[in-house]
Amino acid sequence: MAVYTTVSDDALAAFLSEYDLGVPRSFKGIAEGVENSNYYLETDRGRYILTLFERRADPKDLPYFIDLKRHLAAKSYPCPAPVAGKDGEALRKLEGRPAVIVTFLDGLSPQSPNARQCRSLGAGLARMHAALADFDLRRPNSLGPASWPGLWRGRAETADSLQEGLALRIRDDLKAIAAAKPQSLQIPRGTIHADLFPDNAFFLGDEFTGAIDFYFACSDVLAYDIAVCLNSWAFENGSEYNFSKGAALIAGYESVRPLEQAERNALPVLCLGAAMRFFLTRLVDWTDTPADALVRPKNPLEYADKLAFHRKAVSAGDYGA
Ligand SMILES: Nc1ncnc2c1ncn2[C@@H]1O[C@H](COP(=O)(O)OP(=O)(O)OP(=O)(O)O)[C@@H](O)[C@H]1O
Ligand SMILES: N[C@@H](CCO)C(=O)O
Repeated sequence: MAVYTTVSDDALAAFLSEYDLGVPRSFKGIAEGVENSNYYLETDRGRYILTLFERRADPKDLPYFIDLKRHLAAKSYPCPAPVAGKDGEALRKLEGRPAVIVTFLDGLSPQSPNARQCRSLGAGLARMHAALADFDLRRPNSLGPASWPGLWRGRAETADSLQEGLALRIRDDLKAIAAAKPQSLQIPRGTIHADLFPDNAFFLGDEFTGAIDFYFACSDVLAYDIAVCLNSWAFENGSEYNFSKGAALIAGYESVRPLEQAERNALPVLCLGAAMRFFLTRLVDWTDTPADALVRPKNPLEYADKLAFHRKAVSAGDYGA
């Protein structure tokens, strides 16, 4: 995560007095990520992450994210566990923002994942879907297709300034996705992570050891999570699809839950949609990020290039399924 909100010494001391976490030893802003403000907190009792929720997080969704992580943790799925204060509440306010403390997860995020890691990640994703199968809270995907025209409005000029002719291609993609009606697909649905990028997954060697950052989790088609992962794990140098990595990721997923034929058929449009979601949020961040925030905006063109790959894909075979 980035740091948009600075936490003063007094505010931190007052906040920590609500918990039973011992004496603070270290408190540092984390520059990685782009969505929320995140701090590393170490006390004499353990290591934690303190998150302050920023612009894209709707406060009314926060109990959903906390319950979801508790549900996963109760099933021994490796993910950060929310830490309750002395009053039993995990969610409170800091510097005027909703804030939570979660446990620190050990492991390394791969900079350039290999095919073995892709396979292990695919299996870890399917296990997550299985562990969430009886999670009964629902949250619509706030960054699904219905949100994209709003994100795109007024951005055509910025898109063209990044790459000549890009605005026209994006308009055509939005029309093609709308015509395919991905929201109405009759394929398995459930609770999905929706943002399981390499920087949100931890490994020990080639073995997936856990996932973080559930703040886009929602109710949607399960295969959309595979599409998000193919986009973020199986490309190299931005736009080159690595077939072996994609095939390994899908095979890993299917080692836990085999895909239905209808899910395979839907992969190209789901991959196009997932690339559109990340292109659009990155395009918005490219121009709207506050100049004084400790954050490195991510490059929207990486996803414009991935859109070009998905436009040409005709079947799941193009992804290695
Ligand atoms: N529970 C945790 N345990 C260990 N490290 C963590 C944890 N939560 C966050 N981090 C560290 O903070 C970084 C940023 O966190 P995170 O990915 O949640 O931020 P974000 O702003 O939501 O990012 P994104 O751009 O992926 O949406 C991670 O890459 C990781 O290094
Ligand atoms: N994982 C996203 C950020 C969260 O929306 C990206 O890389 O664009």
